[in-house]
Amino acid sequence: MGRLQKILIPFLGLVLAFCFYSARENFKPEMLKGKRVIVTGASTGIGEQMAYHLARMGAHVLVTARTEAKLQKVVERCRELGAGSAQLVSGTLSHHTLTPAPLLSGGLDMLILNHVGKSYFSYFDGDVRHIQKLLDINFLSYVAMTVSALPMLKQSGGSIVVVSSMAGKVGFPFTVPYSATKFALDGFFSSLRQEFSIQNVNVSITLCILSFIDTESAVRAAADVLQMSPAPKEECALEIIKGGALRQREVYYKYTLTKIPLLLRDWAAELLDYLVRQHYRVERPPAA
Ligand SMILES: NC(=O)C1=CN([C@@H]2O[C@H](COP(=O)(O)OP(=O)(O)OC[C@H]3O[C@@H](n4cnc5c(N)ncnc54)[C@H](OP(=O)(O)O)[C@@H]3O)[C@@H](O)[C@H]2O)C=CC1
Ligand SMILES: CC(C)CCC[C@@H](C)[C@H]1CC[C@H]2[C@@H]3C(=O)C=C4C[C@@H](O)CC[C@]4(C)[C@H]3CC[C@]12C
Repeated sequence: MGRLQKILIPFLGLVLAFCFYSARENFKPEMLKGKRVIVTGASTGIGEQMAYHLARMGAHVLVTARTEAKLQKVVERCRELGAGSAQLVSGTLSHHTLTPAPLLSGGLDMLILNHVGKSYFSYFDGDVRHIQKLLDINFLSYVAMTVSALPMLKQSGGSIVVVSSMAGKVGFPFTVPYSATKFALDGFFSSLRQEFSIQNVNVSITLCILSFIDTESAVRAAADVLQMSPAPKEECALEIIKGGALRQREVYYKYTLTKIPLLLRDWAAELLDYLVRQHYRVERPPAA
């Protein structure tokens, strides 16, 4: 091969890659206007902020969580912010859960699966029942809701947005039960996305890989131990909605604390493990 060709072929590749990425659609808030969206775990935290963004964009929102009083307030605020409509369904989510989409005038455009059950941020305590319970809330209910919403999402050419974590891609200390449930989501939804592609099912699946976010529950559990500042939940919520609307495969937030470390995961796993441990403030036993 001539020297010119050796330079030309990679150069053409770069130009094509640039064209492909820059031709991607940009996000516009109008994309959500009039869309029927369910947000689970929306009584507080990132879910609550997603409901407010969607309301400002003029979507029809249906929020779920266990605490009805908090959901009432979220619904009121959504109406003030300009939601097409705002409704709530309260109750605990498990493998029995059906998606309450018929409430949204018979259809559904986006299902945002975001809720998480309470866990602990500490060394694994050997409690197998807790893992079983957490899998039911954080994983099996996501599967059950997806299965029951699928006919409606196929009809609308809609989207499934799955809120996961860096702890669903990499093993971190103190998140053993939680991490197991988040890894399970990646396995299930990434396989399903492949099948949708083969079967020409026009339903997008967006998996969101989040770093430490400043929600009340996360800060309360981990701020004393983690040597890093949490990112703002409002911005995080908006990035998730944008990724879902643009039908992206994965969302990384914050980008520098997720995408970049993930580059190390397959090539220098031990280095990544070491760097992660440096962000933890833990009592170490004295050397023997
Ligand atoms: N905050 C962080 O640092 C990070 C968060 N994430 C992910 O982001 C998502 C949101 O996290 P965050 O906002 O911090 O969570 P929060 O703890 O603030 O909120 C959790 C929500 O889930 C609801 N919920 C809890 N248990 C149940 C249940 N059994 N059935 C139904 N709903 C339930 C809660 O309401 P109620 O108690 O009323 O039921 C609440 O609305 C999660 O998927 C989490 O894994 C990922 C990485 C980092
Ligand atoms: C490359 C690294 C520097 C990045 C490290 C990021 C680590 C430390 C981040 C990434 C995901 C984060 C956890 C998470 O997903 C959700 C929760 C639930 C909450 O109730 C308690 C806190 C907890 C466990 C977060 C703790 C901090 C984690 C492990």
